[in-house]
Amino acid sequence: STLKEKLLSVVAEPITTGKNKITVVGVGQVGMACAFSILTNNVSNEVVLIDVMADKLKGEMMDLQHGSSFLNNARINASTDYAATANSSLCVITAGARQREGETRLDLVQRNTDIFKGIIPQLVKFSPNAILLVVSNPVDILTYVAWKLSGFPKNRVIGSGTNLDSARFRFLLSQKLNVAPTSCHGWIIGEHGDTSVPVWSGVNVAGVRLRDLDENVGTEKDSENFGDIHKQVVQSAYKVIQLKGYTSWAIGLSISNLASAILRNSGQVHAVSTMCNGLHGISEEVFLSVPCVLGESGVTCIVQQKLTQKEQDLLKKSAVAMHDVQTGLKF
Ligand SMILES: NC(=O)c1ccc[n+]([C@@H]2O[C@H](COP(=O)([O-])OP(=O)(O)OC[C@H]3O[C@@H](n4cnc5c(N)ncnc54)[C@H](O)[C@@H]3O)[C@@H](O)[C@H]2O)c1
Ligand SMILES: O=C1N[C@](c2ccsc2)(c2cccc(Nc3ccc(F)cc3)n2)CC(O)=C1Sc1ccccc1Cl
Repeated sequence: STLKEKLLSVVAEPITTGKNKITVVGVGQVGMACAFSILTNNVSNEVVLIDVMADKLKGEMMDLQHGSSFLNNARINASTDYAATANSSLCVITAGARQREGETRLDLVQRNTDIFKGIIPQLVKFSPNAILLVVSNPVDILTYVAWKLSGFPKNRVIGSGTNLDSARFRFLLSQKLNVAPTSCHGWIIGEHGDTSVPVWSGVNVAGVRLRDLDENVGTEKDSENFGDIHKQVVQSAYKVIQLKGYTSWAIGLSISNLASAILRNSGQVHAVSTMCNGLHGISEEVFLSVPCVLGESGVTCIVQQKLTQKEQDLLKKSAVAMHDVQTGLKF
């Protein structure tokens, strides 16, 4: 008999029906920040990494595995074969091509759509009941692409959307007010990135709305220029790229927070990208961020915010622009 048989008497065969298995597709800067945050926040004890770059994939897997004893003995695996993703509860998609010099957004979207054609059907094949969480950009359009390619109901296909935008907004507001970011409440909705929409009417600390203290907050007439905070959300994204070439930690931590809300069936509300046709005057089949109640079935409810006409117009403008891109895509 082997040493192991001498050491261990078998009582029952181990079964892997873990309900918190997470697959991360794409082991680039964002994917690895997601995996690391998920593991260090104890969101999952079973993480599978997928990529097309076999050496990078194996290296990242080994490097994480070597830290297992500091990660609550989590099981970390990796493969270029999607069979390894079987029975995942959540699949985080960070795979994608980077925008090339002079490349138009539509070219990039088509390239990433082609990449998704090789990913989404494979994830669906091995985890037909999973939740898909899309991070790859342009995230709202690619969440729509993932929804179309997967055939999943809309509650199980979620985009990280303006979750990172909102987190940056709360951090910047906390700096201005000298109040902890978790106590600064503010929701950025709509299209992720340059054209996101800050809902100033809802910005509050302990339920005290800034607009109730000064009706000009967030407008051009505001002498204290709180509106600059949203501008800085966009500017800081470009600044981080200029300084370090990519973003990773904040998006990784925000994805880990979303994964925790979903897998713990928490009912937490997050600004994430969901199917918005029929909401706020939107009649296109587009994914935009609104406050969503998250649980193990994905998006369970959408909070019906009261939006100004200007805020609704901005959402509609994004919806039309994204719909135009979506109709030009070859699936
Ligand atoms: N939604 C957000 O808030 C947000 C924030 C930051 C970055 N992003 C986006 O996240 C994406 C990833 O960013 P990054 O910095 O990690 O890029 P990266 O280039 O470092 O990593 C991308 C990874 O995808 C892999 N990949 C490419 N094709 C693949 C395929 N067919 N199957 C599996 N893996 C594949 C590549 O091998 C690479 O490892 C980008 O689209 C970026 O714009 C989104
Ligand atoms: O923090 C980022 N970094 C990225 C990035 C990461 C690696 S290379 C570029 C970024 C930064 C700045 C612009 C930008 N634009 C973009 C638009 C469409 C795409 F398909 C891809 C990228 N993207 C990707 C991204 O989405 C973010 S959040 C972000 C971006 C712009 C405005 C506000 C926010 Cl909160």
